[in-house]
Amino acid sequence: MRASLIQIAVDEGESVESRRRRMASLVRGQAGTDLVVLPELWTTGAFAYEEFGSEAEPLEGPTYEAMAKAASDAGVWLHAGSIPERTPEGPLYNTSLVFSPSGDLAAAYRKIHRFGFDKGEAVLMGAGAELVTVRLPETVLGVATCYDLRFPELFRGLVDLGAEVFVLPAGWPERRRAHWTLLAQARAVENQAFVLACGTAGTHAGVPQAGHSIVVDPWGEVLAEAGPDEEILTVDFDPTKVTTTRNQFPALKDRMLGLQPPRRQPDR
Ligand SMILES: NC(=O)CCC(=O)C(=O)O
Repeated sequence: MRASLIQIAVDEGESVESRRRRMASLVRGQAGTDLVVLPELWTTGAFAYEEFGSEAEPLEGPTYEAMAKAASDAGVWLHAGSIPERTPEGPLYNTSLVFSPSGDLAAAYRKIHRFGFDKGEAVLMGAGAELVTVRLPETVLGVATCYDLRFPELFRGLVDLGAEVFVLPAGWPERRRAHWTLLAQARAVENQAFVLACGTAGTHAGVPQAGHSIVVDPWGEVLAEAGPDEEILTVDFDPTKVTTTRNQFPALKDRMLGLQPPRRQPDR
């Protein structure tokens, strides 16, 4: 399989509309690739909290329309990163969209772990509650977003649903780049799965972005890594390596489920 991760720069100097047009054209340029992956909240920037409300769009809004068309023009599976989704019920969600090569929506995933502790995304957006996988002809994708990378139980849940390739759009800051690389490799090794993690470049809301989109194989080896600037990272990988790795080193079979807390010791 060939995958391309489009690490776009999200800078305040460019309007959302211009970046949307530019992204559609970059996706159209990926014809011949099987799977294209975009970053988290690339219309606004993941840290541009003040833009979330004004730039939020319904699920089938302008980004959906532009990306559905770009996917079908290029004939690729497109993980279109995420949008700030406005819902009729009220809350915003950080929602990822996955399109098939015919431009149909194959899946939508609302980010489960919101970043910011008691501010930012954590208070402005609602939390998703459903794990999402997408069946491709060659493999099964497991979908997660940025801060989710820090929560291994989510990825185990995706493995239990059959995921072999984790696709993770992100807007990860330069300040914690070491965690990004380490956690991407950890999720790959512990789950014996591929990790395709696509971040942003540039600086928005005063937060320099890490870039360094990365593809890791089920043995934890880095197959490709971008630099800090805008870049399209293209990689060829063999999804059957997941089954081979899981058969040759069957650590997932040794999972001990349902561990109990320690029994209380009697007071002496
Ligand atoms: N957009 C995010 O989820 C940022 C996550 C992050 O900065 C971190 O986990 O560190």
